[in-house]
Amino acid sequence: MSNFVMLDYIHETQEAALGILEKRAEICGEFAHDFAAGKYGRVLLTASGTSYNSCVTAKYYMEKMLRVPCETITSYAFAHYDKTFYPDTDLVIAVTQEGESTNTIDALTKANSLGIDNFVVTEYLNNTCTQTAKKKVTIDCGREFVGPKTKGYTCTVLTLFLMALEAAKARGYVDEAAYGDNVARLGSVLRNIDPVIEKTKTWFEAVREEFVKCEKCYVLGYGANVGTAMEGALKSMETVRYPYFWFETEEFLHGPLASVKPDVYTVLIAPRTYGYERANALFKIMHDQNPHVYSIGVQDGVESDHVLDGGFVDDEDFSVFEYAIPLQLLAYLTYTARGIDLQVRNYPRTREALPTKAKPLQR
Ligand SMILES: O=P(O)(O)OC[C@H]1O[C@](O)(CO)[C@@H](O)[C@@H]1O
Repeated sequence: MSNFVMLDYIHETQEAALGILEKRAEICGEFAHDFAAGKYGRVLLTASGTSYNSCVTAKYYMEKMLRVPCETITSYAFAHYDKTFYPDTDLVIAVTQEGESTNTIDALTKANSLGIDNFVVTEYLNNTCTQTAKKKVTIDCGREFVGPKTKGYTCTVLTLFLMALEAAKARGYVDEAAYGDNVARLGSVLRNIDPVIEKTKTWFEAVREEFVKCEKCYVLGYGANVGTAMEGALKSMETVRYPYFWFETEEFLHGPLASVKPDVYTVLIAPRTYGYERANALFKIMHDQNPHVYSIGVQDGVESDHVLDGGFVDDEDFSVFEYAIPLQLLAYLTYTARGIDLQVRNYPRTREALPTKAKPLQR
């Protein structure tokens, strides 16, 4: 397993995610019980890197289920920025796959010092964050021994969604029927991950030659898929090692659009849900004028190799679980096509000059 590459973990995602869905009551029980006690008026989601992007993706569904504001804040800002806290009614959820990110440890330490209730959402290991946090929820997907996390991202987002769903059930915000409907819809979307993987691989063959030349890219999405765009851009920055950046699609129209020179690639995340009509209009108008515009998701009225029809379920709440997959694969397939060796680090001395982990990766 330690020889696994990013692609192997992408392939493990569906099974791991369905396992988490199955065990949701056990995994999220303590959190649901505590939340149902009714004390919390705000949730603060704090994390770094991919774990932070998971929080951005999960926050809207969490707000819908928990009926309180769920704010995202990077671990460093939480630990050091002078924000207003409400220790009696705030709940901190720190998210960290490996549990050794120094800023997340600092954030939990600060939550403790302020007397704010906190949970850490992390993998199995007894890591520094589990030792610091008051309580823990496990990301029950096994380990991931590569830098660019994929399975862990999807399973972290899923764990956050299920914490919220289980808490909503315990609090009486969703009845049995609504709960069952959410679980069934989630199951349909998660069972579509493997088919999406295969469709994306086939699609990539058509765009491979173009993508290996990509050196600047914007990834755009709406709503919860802004988190997907952030994570998709991060995956390619970590692996392809060129600037990939993300925008909410509407914010992209407020200035960044002007910077789309002929060599800039644009990837739209376009589920047939929230924002679809605007994404469709934007794709059509840009595709006519720029050679490097792509869509993850069908585009009405357009027949083009640049459109990935992934056979998506397009569930209004759960599309984030399908649309992250093509972006993860795009990163993997592009960096391997370019022959990039991830073992050769850029700026290796920064690790020592600015440590970000309390302990090296435990195996
Ligand atoms: O989720 P964790 O373990 O806190 O890690 C945060 C980030 O740090 C890294 O391990 C490296 O910077 C990323 O892969 C990860 O997204």
